[in-house]
Amino acid sequence: QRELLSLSKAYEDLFLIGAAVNHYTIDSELSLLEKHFNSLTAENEMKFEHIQPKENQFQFEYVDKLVSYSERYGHQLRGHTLVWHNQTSDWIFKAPEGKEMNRDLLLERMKSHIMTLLKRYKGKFYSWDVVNEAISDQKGEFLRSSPWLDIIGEDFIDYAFRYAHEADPEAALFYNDYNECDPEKRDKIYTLVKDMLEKDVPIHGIGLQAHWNIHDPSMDHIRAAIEKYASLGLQLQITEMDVSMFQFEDKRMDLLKPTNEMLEKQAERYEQFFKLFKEYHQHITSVTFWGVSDKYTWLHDFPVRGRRNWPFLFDENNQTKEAYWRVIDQV
Ligand SMILES: Oc1ccccc1CN[C@@H]1C=C[C@@H](O)[C@H](O)[C@H]1O
Repeated sequence: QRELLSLSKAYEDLFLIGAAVNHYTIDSELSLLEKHFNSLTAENEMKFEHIQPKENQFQFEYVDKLVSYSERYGHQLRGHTLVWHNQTSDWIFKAPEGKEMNRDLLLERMKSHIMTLLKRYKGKFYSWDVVNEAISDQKGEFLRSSPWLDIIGEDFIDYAFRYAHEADPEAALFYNDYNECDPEKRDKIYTLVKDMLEKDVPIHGIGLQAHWNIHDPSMDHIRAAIEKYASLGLQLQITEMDVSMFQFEDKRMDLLKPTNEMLEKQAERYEQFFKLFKEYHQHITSVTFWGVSDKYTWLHDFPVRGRRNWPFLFDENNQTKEAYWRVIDQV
């Protein structure tokens, strides 16, 4: 039985190793979190609907808990996420009684949310996913339609970054998205960020969610995306990594545990991913998993509700999987 090495220690000269947590898993997974990770992200509890469920009613309890744990156990913190079309309170897009919703009112509400959250935790979050998933997956469509876009206009993105920078000038501000290695979407993300840089919008990095699987995306597409984003001279962070045992279109529900060939394939893919991250470590400043162990992952309900998945380096009993050893052996 080989000695269990710390992931974050093994990679400490390359980039931070992060995990997504919630107020429960930060306790239940504490031993793994303390040993293997030096960055934390709130999986859901810092999204708009959790922070400001009603206008001017803020909920900070779980953020305060995350901050106190991070200070006690030595984790840096990523903030996720300020402006997104999902998990956002409905009230923000509704006009007050008898009035029309308009651009200025929504900008004011966006500013209040960002200022309140970032000023309260000023200096405690090394990076923020300021805008999440604004680029469209549809051929020929640049920005995805959302109330943010429809009510404010295309510059809602610029405003979000400017408000965040004003609130916490120290934080590295990220644009975050998924399917980020698909050539068409990659080129749109690149164009969006390049245009922002040309307008002197304070953006410091691109977040690659990296919701990948054991079949795709190809290493060529991943390398090409890292190269293209890195050419903008910004930080890159892998922000939500998990490696699903199923391709997105595969809705099979018959498996109660992964097959041996799935586990071997997953180990191979993780080895290739971390070999590539290491090659580009001058550009990559953190790699965060969207969870800790196979016990809990959003993939148990997405895209197929109630279908188990096994995407991480640690299994449902917090034991190391072959993938863990192949990642550790990269350094
Ligand atoms: O992979 C996807 C496919 C379709 C929509 C969204 C996504 C990813 N969307 C992510 C996943 C889980 C959430 O907890 C994160 O906040 C979100 O950024």
